[in-house]
Amino acid sequence: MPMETLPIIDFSPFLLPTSTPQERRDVAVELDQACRNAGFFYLKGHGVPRDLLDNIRQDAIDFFKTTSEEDKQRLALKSDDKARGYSKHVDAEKGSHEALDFYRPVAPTESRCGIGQGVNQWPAKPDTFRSAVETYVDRMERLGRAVIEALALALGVDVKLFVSRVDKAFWQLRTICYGGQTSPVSAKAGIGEHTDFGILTFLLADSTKGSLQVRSKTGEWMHADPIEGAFLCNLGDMLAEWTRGAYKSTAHRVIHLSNTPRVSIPFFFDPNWDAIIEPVVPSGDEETDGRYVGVRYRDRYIGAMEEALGDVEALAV
Ligand SMILES: N=C(N)NCCCC[C@H](N)C(=O)O
Ligand SMILES: O=C(O)CCC(=O)C(=O)O
Ligand SMILES: [Fe+2]
Repeated sequence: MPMETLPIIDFSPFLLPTSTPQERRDVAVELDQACRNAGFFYLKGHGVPRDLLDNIRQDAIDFFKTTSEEDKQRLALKSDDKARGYSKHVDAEKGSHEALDFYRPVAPTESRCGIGQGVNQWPAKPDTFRSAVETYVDRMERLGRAVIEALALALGVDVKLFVSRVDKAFWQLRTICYGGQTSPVSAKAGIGEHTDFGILTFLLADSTKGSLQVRSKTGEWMHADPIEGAFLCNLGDMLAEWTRGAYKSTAHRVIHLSNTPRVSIPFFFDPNWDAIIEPVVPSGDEETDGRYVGVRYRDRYIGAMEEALGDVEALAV
């Protein structure tokens, strides 16, 4: 592994009402540079109170540690929605993990295909889990919008345009557990190489080191270990689409070798369900022009989910 390190960005000057326009711009430029280069960065000074991070992390750890197989199966993904609830992903090659997923609730409408349509399934225990998730998500949505505003500033794009694509963000909060006793036996723990398909991912994880790896610009894998109190952020495909590839959606994977479980909690800040994401920056060269022609987020989401559901064991009806 190379000794390269990922940038650490202090976002607080962007959030403070007392900051000057220049101070805000400086943070925006720093973010812009990280998005063009590493495609991954640590975000500190994000304003999300420490107790919210601690609460959701502890509840997620407790859920995976104490919930019986039977109770997990009661929360299994429903066959229409296929998104909200408990799932076990078993892939002997890429790695296995279990997850409990929450999303922005969406009322069923006729124009909607089943995938992604439904309401969250809340575990009975820990009994603080639901409020921890709801409080956390509320703050994370605010943070997501603020980072989008900063990127709009750096890119010279109308802030209102960017914000209009995320003001009802189809967020996903995933709690994941790798390895440990609950892990599906005979399969290694992890998640295969992929890019995230949304806009921005804010990762909160336990203190386990050496499991998450990101692909650097030069193609080598490097560890992205947690920094306490900071989020590890990576860019999704929608941000690459918006910027015609100027911002990279960076590949990453998890190889979890320890017998002690690892719990991680990515918050996926994605566009509105119906948003069309079209390039907002001038075209660079003919080669990339053809690749970035605009996408409807929900089409990308449904396609990605159909692919991901291939390794899910036992879907509830
Ligand atoms: N919302 C976004 N961007 N999610 C990206 C990861 C989705 C993980 C996995 N395919 C799943 O089944 O949920
Ligand atoms: O668990 C992690 O650290 C990363 C998970 C991830 O990449 C994902 O769920 O998309
Ligand atoms: Fe990911």
